[in-house]
Amino acid sequence: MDLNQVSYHYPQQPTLLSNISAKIPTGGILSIIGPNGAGKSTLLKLMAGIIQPSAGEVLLDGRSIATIPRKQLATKIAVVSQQNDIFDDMKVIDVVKTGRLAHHNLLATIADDEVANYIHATHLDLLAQRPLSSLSGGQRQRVWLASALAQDPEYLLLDEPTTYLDIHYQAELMAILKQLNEQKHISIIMVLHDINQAFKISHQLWLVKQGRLIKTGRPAECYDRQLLASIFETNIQIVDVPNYGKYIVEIPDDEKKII
Ligand SMILES: Nc1ncnc2c1ncn2[C@@H]1O[C@H](COP(=O)(O)OP(=O)(O)OP(=O)(O)O)[C@@H](O)[C@H]1O
Repeated sequence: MDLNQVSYHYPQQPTLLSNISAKIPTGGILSIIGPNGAGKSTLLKLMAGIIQPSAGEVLLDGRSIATIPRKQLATKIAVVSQQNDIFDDMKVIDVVKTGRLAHHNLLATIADDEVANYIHATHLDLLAQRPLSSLSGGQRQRVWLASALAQDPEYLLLDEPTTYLDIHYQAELMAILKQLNEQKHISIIMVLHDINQAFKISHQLWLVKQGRLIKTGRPAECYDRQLLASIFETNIQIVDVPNYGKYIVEIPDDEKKII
C-alpha cells in the first residue's frame, strides 16, 4: 500500500493532513503514534478507504483504492471496529461469520467450520455460542478481531485496539496480533497510544504530529529522546531495563522536582 501525496480536510475544516507520501511495507506491523488530535485515526480511515483524500491517492497494488468496489476491498483490507451494538443479540460465532460476507452473499450459507480457525486463533472457542452482549469488553474485542480476520484480508487495520483492555488482555491481544503477522503474514497497521507497546511489537513506526508525518523508521531508529519529547511535548526519558530492553518513560517536570 502506498500513500501518494495524500492531503485531507474534513468538510468545512482547515487542512488536517498535508501531503503525506509513504510506503507501507507488506507483511509487517506498522504502528502510528503521536499526540491526541494529530490525525492518526483519520490517516487509518484513509488507508481503509472509509474516507477519500482531498488530494492525492491511496494505492493498493498500484491501484487507487477509491476505484476498488467495496466488497472487493473487504477481501483486501479489514478494519477492527469496536462500536457495533447492533450485533449484541447475535451469537459470537454469527458475528464472526459477518466477516465472511466479504466472500459470500448470505450469512445463512456460511458453515460453522468456515470460521472455526478464526475463532480458535482469537481464543474464542469456549465463547462461540454465547450472545455477544454477555461478553466482557476484552472478549468482545477479540470477537471484532475474529470477524475482521474472517474477511481473510491482506491488511488488518486497528484503531487503538487496547484502549479498553486491562494489561492482561492488552498483552494477550498483542501476542495474537504478533502470531497472526508471523504465521499468516497479515500486514498489520494500527494506531497505538501505548508507545512502549508500539516500539516492542512493530517493524515500522510512523510518528505523526499536527497532520504531518514527522518520522518513519524501525523502532531502533526512533528511540530518540528529543524527537519523542518534541512530538509529545513532555519530558521523556529512555531507560534500559536489564533483560527487557529500552522503555520510554514520561516524567512530567513537576515530578522531576520531587525526585
Ligand atoms: N468527522 C470529523 N469532522 C470534523 N473534524 C474531525 C472529524 N473527525 C476528527 N476530526 C478532527 O480532526 C483532528 C484529528 O482527529 P483524529 O481522530 O484523526 O486524531 P487522532 O490523532 O487519532 O487523535 P486521538 O489520539 O485523540 O484519537 C481532530 O482535531 C479532530 O477534532
